Amino acid sequence: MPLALCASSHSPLIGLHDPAADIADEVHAQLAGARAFVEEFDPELVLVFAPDHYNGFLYELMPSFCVGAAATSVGDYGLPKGPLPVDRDAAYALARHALESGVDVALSEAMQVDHGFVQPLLFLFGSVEKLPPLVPVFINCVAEPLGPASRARLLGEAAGRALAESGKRVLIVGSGGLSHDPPVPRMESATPEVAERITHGRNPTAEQRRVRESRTVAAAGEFASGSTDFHDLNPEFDAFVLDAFESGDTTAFDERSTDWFVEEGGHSAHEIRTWIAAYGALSTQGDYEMTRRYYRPIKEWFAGFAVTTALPKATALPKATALPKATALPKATAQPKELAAQ
Ligand SMILES: O=C(O)CCC(=O)/C=C/C=C(\O)C(=O)O
Ligand SMILES: [Fe+2]
Repeated sequence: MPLALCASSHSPLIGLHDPAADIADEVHAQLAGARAFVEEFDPELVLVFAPDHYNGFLYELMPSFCVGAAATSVGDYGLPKGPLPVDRDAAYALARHALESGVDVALSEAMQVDHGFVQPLLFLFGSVEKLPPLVPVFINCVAEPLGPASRARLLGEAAGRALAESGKRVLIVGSGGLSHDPPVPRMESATPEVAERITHGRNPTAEQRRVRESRTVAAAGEFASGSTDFHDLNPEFDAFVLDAFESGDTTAFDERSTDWFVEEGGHSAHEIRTWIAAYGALSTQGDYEMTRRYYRPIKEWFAGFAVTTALPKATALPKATALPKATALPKATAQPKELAAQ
């Protein structure tokens, strides 16, 4: 079965709180390169592993993993709002296979997703209208307690095996990471108001969303100006993570505790679980080759920002080189606000 992978960081601050233009251009050129890779592969199905940030999954009922048989973007941080094109049969097949493999995924017929899913898809496909059929798979990366990271690998491997049966060209997307610690609330330290929001606060008003999002932008400003109230980015840790994926060692995190991720990379480093699942899925088809590896710590985006692509070794193309800046994509905030009817 033809498979290809793109794993990338996301940041809701892209386009809202940018670093110097040459740095932002460099990242957009890398994302444009990943998009060219995807265009050449021409996927018939896209498997997306992504987290949520208390928009679609709240403490009212928090699964470790959830497969979406239907999904809607909540439209946070200026991204498009509305239904996404989900391949329902493929989603059920994946859920069945995962459950039979002993991975207890939840299933949703009405999954709400946020920038964690939508932003990388827009970078890779340009607009919601151009998205191929998707299978969105949520991985809890923020709401403690979290299970061991090895479970994300097992989930990814089950998904990879399930999609092997589809016979389609499948793009695997991992969205998140690497070291970063933006102000995503934690139940342990939440005020009663925040605890209520992360338990029952689905579908905030436009004004509530604006207040939340402007707080994130303000916090990024403080972090970039040198505030030490946040866990710093950790390029050495991020290099270790990227080396593991590049070497094909998808089990590298099996013995690492959840505390290790936080100590090394901050709370949102748990988003690396989406990469573990994505590379785990790819690894089911044999050895792979990382064909693109880009990394830069960017405080304005609260992110150790990375973009990678990979192919099974049998189909690997020559390594990608950086594309000229002129090929950079429009920024995420330039996307239309409402989606066309699906
Ligand atoms: O409620 C909010 O908006 C909290 C802030 C938030 O969700 C930040 C998210 C940041 C990322 O997704 C990231 O850097 O990975
Ligand atoms: Fe995130």
